[in-house]
Amino acid sequence: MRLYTSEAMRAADARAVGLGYPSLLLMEAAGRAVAEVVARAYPSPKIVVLCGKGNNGGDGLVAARWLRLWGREVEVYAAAGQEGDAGLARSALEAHGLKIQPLEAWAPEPGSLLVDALFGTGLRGRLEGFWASLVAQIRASGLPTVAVDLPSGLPYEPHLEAELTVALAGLKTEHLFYPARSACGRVVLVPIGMPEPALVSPALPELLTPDGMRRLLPRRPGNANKGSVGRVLVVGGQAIYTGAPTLTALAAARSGAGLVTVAYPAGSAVQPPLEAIRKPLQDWSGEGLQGAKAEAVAVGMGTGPEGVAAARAALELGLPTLVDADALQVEVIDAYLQARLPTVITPHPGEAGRLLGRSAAEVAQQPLESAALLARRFPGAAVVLKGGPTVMALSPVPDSAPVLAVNTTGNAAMASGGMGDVLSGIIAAYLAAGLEPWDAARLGVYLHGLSGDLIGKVGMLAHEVAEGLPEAVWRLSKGRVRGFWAQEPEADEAP
Ligand SMILES: NC(=O)C1=CN([C@@H]2O[C@H](COP(=O)(O)OP(=O)(O)OC[C@H]3O[C@@H](n4cnc5c(N)ncnc54)[C@H](OP(=O)(O)O)[C@@H]3O)[C@@H](O)[C@H]2O)[C@@H](O)CC1
Ligand SMILES: Nc1ncnc2c1ncn2[C@@H]1O[C@H](COP(=O)(O)OP(=O)(O)O)[C@@H](O)[C@H]1O
Ligand SMILES: [K+]
Repeated sequence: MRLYTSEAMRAADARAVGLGYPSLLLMEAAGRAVAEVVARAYPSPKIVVLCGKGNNGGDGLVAARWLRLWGREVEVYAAAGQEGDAGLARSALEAHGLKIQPLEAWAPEPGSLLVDALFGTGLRGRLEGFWASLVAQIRASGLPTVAVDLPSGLPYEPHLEAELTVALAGLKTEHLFYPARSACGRVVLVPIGMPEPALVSPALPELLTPDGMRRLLPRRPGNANKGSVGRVLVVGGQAIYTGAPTLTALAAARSGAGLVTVAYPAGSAVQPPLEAIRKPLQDWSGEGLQGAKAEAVAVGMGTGPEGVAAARAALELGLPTLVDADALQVEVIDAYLQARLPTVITPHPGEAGRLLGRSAAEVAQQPLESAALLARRFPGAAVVLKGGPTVMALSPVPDSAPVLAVNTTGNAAMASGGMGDVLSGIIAAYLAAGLEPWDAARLGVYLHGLSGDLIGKVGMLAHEVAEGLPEAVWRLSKGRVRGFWAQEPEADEAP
């Protein structure tokens, strides 16, 4: 599944038409799907559909027709001047005897449900004048609003705030990234019959889906032993950051690593999990790490200023490595790539900013662009730019266009210390199990967020997310995970 910008979705629309798929069929499917979602989610109130002049308005006119046919009380207010498909949708509705009133005549009616079909992907620039005051009036009414495709006005200010957004054909950046995502409320994605070749474009970011991630889960044969399923070496810790490597080790073990070893400065108070092998080191020279039983390394958690020394020591092992936190320095990553080691880097916006010479705020505002920049700067490394949502990027060879992926799990309750250390352990475990860096990174990020979603409460702790990993993996493997865009199943399926 791909993530679209408005332009990319318009291009998909054009490709569908180019393939011979009539655009009116798309509008009919879109409008009917909106009507079905509305009818299910709001079984009783009067429905007021507000329609713009373009195809978003056309979808609203189709939805109004079906809701009316299903016996719902419907009022429609529309801008004048629909043409093309939207014009046909208007006359089809009028043929059923429904009188369409001018938008200017709309006034809030308590108890009604609003369907926002004013603007979708065709909006160019911010709303002003009449449209801005209409948006203000709708928002002030406090009436529950269902947005068709996008809350009108996004991605600019002002815009409507929806309780529910019915995304058509594909998810758009506004449905995933903040602050726009907050205006969408619950998002339900509906297919509208768009031909697959029109939808797929390799340049668009991949969205991590339950089906796609399930296929990446390593299979564990019945005769597995602790030496055959991937062993992880965690290299980190320092006087005051004693918890970080412990959380990484715990998460690696909870992700199925057969054996976890924690190497940390002797004399520091690092307390590896009971099940881990301890490797207290006198210094970061590298000799102490030799002989560690591992197929992958996670380095940098809680090392403080010793991050570079720790990473250089770990480099000597020649193993697939996850580089995190204090080890995330340009010279370290370059050294790993020069050594041609499979490498995953997991910066948060602050660390990414340091690597790119930008501020953390700039990185956080442009996560897709920033992840792509990191991938170009460090070709061959799988880049995990952490955030809500996390974005991943990889330029397989120098100067190649990065492939991008966006996570669809995780929540704001995960904004708490140590969560990143847990992620490192998960990804390292999948590296050790033999996954390529790009697969280990995507699967690890997805499961980390899924475990956080299964807890789902503010106040959750990083170690609880690690403890929840076996359940997350089990649910994923059994097909018991649904994307956030899936409609809730209901006993009464009929509209
Ligand atoms: N993608 C798909 O596969 C399918 C997409 N479908 C649907 O089509 C939607 C996209 O439809 P769209 O392209 O007609 O654009 P839309 O959002 O209705 O807005 C256009 C109108 O806005 C106006 N306008 C623009 N900017 C403005 C401003 N700043 N301030 C004021 N006005 C402004 C512009 O005016 P104009 O510039 O033309 O004078 C025009 O009247 C999409 O979201 C989905 O719902 C489905 O039907 C089927 C398949
Ligand atoms: N609002 C959020 N939505 C989704 N995930 C989040 C959110 N806030 C934090 N996370 C996740 O929690 C982790 C935090 O990592 P990081 O900042 O490195 O934490 P720490 O340094 O404390 O270990 C990342 O994986 C990030 O994606
Ligand atoms: K809309």
